[in-house]
Amino acid sequence: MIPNPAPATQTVEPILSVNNIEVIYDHVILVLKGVSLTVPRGGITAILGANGAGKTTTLKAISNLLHAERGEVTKGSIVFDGEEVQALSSNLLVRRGCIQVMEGRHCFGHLSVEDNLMTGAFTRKDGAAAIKADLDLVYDYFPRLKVRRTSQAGYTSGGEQQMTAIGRALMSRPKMILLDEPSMGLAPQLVEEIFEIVKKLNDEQGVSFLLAEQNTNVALRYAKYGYILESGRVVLDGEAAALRENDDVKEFYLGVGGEGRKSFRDVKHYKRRKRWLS
Ligand SMILES: Nc1ncnc2c1ncn2[C@@H]1O[C@H](COP(=O)(O)OP(=O)(O)OP(=O)(O)O)[C@@H](O)[C@H]1O
Repeated sequence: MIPNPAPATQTVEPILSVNNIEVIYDHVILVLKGVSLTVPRGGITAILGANGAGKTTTLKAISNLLHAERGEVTKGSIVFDGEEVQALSSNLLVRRGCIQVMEGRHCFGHLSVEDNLMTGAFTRKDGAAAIKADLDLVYDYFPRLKVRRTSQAGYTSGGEQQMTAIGRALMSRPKMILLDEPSMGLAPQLVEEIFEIVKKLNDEQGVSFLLAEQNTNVALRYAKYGYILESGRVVLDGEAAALRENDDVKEFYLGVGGEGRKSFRDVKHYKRRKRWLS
């Protein structure tokens, strides 16, 4: 089974700390300008921010997936489970227990749902019985996937593909999942369904999550702590409950408050005139 450490509320020992990292693409484009964050063991932490703020870049820096895009971490350090991991390949990082679910799911469309899930176990050496037990566990959490297990993944719905991508990550027995925009393109009810499963996995299996989301509302209801990124910098961080009540967060990211500027469109309009936290 997937490791099951103590619940989040009982420990705050970080499973992940990102310390003042800088990321540069193509040797010249400075995208992350000193980002620091921590994820407590057994916690759910959110990275929030608008399009292009640097959320995906942060996740890819952690999971060492930047090289494929001519990006590199040029400063700072990343410590996962007590070990500096910048020099580890993403493959080795998966073996250490940290895996990323990429934005857009990236299922193998021509493979069945079950074969997709099985590809998540490719780093494992603990035998077929243990892998089968975890496959059953994934089906317990995602009953829809059991029903659809022989379907070609490319013909399943967006929500089912997101579930397949998370299930595939679970098959590597992770201690931590980096989840990039799980809500993207999904109907609100499905978004809730997926976040409920994330919460259950966190509560029952002790999997820690770092999730990048533009959907601030849903992310701050499920995460315990949040970091708000703008232009490659953390501009605000705090307990999720406090962020939900923060006037600037309400105004810019939740689309409420601020002298009658109620719609997201109005907030965006207003944002052009007022510099965020200047
Ligand atoms: N391979 C790349 N080469 C050059 N610039 C890049 C590359 N990938 C991302 N960027 C730039 O880095 C910045 C941060 O992008 P990133 O994808 O991390 O943001 P994001 O917050 O995840 O946004 P989104 O929600 O749209 O995915 C953007 O300005 C983007 O144009």
